[in-house]
Amino acid sequence: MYKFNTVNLIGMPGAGKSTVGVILAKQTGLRFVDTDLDIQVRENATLQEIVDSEGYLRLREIEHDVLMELDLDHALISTGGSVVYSEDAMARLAAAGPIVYLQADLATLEARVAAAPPRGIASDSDDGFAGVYAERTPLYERYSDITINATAGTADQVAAAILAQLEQL
Ligand SMILES: Nc1ncnc2c1ncn2[C@@H]1O[C@H](COP(=O)(O)OP(=O)(O)O)[C@@H](O)[C@H]1O
Ligand SMILES: O=C(O)C1=C[C@@H](OP(=O)(O)O)[C@@H](O)[C@H](O)C1
Ligand SMILES: [Mg+2]
Repeated sequence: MYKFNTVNLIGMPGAGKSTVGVILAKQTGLRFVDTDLDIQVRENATLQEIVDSEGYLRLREIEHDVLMELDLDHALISTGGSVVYSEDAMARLAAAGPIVYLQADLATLEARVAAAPPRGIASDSDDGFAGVYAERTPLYERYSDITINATAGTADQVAAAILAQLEQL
């Protein structure tokens, strides 16, 4: 049995929350939950389709609702990057277990997101992805119990660094 019943990953799109989350779930025995996938199943639409048809603010509302109802027991939670806009959702996650911030530099995040299939970003910053990064960085910092460098290293190495830091808590 792993020392935490719930572990939460937060950070910008492209930080590796989903990729690293699966690795961590395998290594801890926790149940893997990707809230983006729960949103898609619940809405019977992809995130991109939700943003295109209903707008990014609606996606944030749906994300909030999913987070407030989510079974957090025995779970490794990979959140979507916009979860930090919901104070209630963050309070609920924080009460369940440590919040791990996967921090990466802007250039790395942009390159990863550009290389992956399109995902709707739940923001409308005039300054594009850099504006979203600037707007959210203080939120990720505010809510995190530990911060992990997710720029350098493979996903396996990032997962190992997270486990090592969690042992220190
Ligand atoms: N440590 C890493 N090194 C290199 N590429 C990575 C790393 N972590 C994730 N990626 C890649 O970056 C992209 C975004 O990863 P993903 O796990 O979807 O991030 P998030 O869920 O935080 O948006 C994917 O193509 C993934 O393979
Ligand atoms: O940060 C965002 O605004 C979003 C990030 C996505 O998840 P990832 O952070 O897993 O890419 C997904 O929730 C949605 O497309 C909105
Ligand atoms: Mg993800």
